[in-house]
Amino acid sequence: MSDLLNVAPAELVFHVDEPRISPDGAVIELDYRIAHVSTVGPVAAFTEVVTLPAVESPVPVGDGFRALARLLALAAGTSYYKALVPATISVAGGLDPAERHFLAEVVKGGLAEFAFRNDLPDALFPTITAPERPAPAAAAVAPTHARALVAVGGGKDSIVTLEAVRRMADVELFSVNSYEPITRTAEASGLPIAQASRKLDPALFALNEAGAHNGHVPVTAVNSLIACLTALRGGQDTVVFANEASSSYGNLEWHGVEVNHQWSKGIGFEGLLREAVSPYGVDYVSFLRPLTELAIVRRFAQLPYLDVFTSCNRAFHLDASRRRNWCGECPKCTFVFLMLSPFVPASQMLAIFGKDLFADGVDGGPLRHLFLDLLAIGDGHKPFECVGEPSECRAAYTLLQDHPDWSTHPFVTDRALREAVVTDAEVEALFTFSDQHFLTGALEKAAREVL
Ligand SMILES: CC(=O)N[C@H]1[C@@H](OP(=O)(O)OP(=O)(O)OC[C@H]2O[C@@H](n3ccc(=O)[nH]c3=O)[C@H](O)[C@@H]2O)O[C@H](CO)[C@@H](O)[C@@H]1O[C@H](C)C(=O)N[C@@H](C)C(=O)N[C@@H](CCC(=O)O)C(=O)O
Ligand SMILES: Nc1ncnc2c1ncn2[C@@H]1O[C@H](COP(=O)(O)OP(=O)(O)OP(=O)(O)O)[C@@H](O)[C@H]1O
Repeated sequence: MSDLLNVAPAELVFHVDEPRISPDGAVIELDYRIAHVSTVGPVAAFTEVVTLPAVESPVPVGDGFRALARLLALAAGTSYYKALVPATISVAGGLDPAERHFLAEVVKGGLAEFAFRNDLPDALFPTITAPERPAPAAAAVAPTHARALVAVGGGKDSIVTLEAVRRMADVELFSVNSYEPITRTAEASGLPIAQASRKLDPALFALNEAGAHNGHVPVTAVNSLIACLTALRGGQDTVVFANEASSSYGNLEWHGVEVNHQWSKGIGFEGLLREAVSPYGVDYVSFLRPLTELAIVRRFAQLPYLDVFTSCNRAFHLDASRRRNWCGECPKCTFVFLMLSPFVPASQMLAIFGKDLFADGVDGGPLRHLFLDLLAIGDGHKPFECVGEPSECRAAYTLLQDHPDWSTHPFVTDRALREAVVTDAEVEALFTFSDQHFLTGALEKAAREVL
């Protein structure tokens, strides 16, 4: 295995094979091979297995389902491609123009953080070889939005979304794999949940152990496509995600590429996927797109899920023994503590997090550097996590200045952080509805009501 790691990327080809779909569409096997350019046999082979939730009367597998499975194969392939970053990606089954564009963008945008951290700029621009496939015809039927599949991640964003969308549509929740915060959310909502499963090939973990390249992948792209396949099979025409405005903004620029940890949550990816799946009658949309994190958390604080949710990503490791509810030390915990504090009583904040994270944010405290990066003080950059913009963090910090529970806290009165305090008008500007979104009709009306 470790010999493989010494082969130059230019001598390797990453093959994406045609997905194998069970006759009823319930199981999709995604096959990948890495081969030497000059030999026929693979030097490594992987199969990822996706099992869709059971449905009483599944829609028979057709061209649309097969096309979405091909898109899924392209997005999920990033997990295996990243291990050895072959210079060529080959899709023998062919690509239509939209699929070719999708693949190039998913590699460039979805692996930008990985490439930056591993200093592998060439990994973002592989040569793509694939015969041309004809483009599909556009869908004849407009989506009704009457039956929506709403993705749940166990955090605040999907909770705000499911509570709003259930008022205007027949909602079924959806998750990829099962995690405690997701199950708790579904139980608290009383809504049914459809759970798919995704099993990565263990050969990838062996490669990781041997020292292969590793890093972030566009996991929301993968989850979104599994949701679209689930909707198509279940006869739902609307897939709702909960990606907010700030996820479209990157962490930094590098080699002419914007590096964004949340790339597949951004509006660019949303547009790309909408275009790719709409010909098959699926409307994929992000409900929180026009809203800031600040507006979302203000709404979230009014909902009865404070003892249910978890936003800390350490609750979502594949290996269950590594999971923790709120770790209290990562950028996401730091960010959520800052954003929620203006809207939730201090005693409840301490009960949720098990400690006062602002106490760790004072000068010399273990979270000081994270707070500084979030507030854009100093020369750091936005952390590589699902966190909001400095303007949102500064507005939350400003709201604490007059907050009865926090105004005398040393973190809030810290003179070195004064530059983070903004004007009332700047805070107010974050409670407006942006025009950057793909929502229409009743979905747009429901999103406006979140404010
Ligand atoms: C839970 C977590 O944060 N994982 C990130 C972490 O991975 P780690 O190795 O610590 O643990 P596992 O997630 O269990 O993964 C084990 C290895 O498996 C490979 N892998 C996993 C999932 C996958 O889809 N593809 C894979 O190849 C990989 O080799 C893992 O090492 O660090 C990784 C970076 O080194 C991250 O890529 C892991 O992130 C997961 C893919 C993940 O699910 N993360 C979400 C919680 C997450 O970050 N969501 C974003 C959404 C952004 C987006 O563009 O989609 C967010 O909240 O901002
Ligand atoms: N395992 C999963 N299965 C399906 N969808 C998921 C899963 N994890 C996250 N998502 C979805 O991906 C999107 C981005 O996830 P994200 O973690 O930002 O949202 P969240 O968990 O609702 O909120 P928070 O920001 O508090 O973590 C959301 O729409 C969420 O529902």
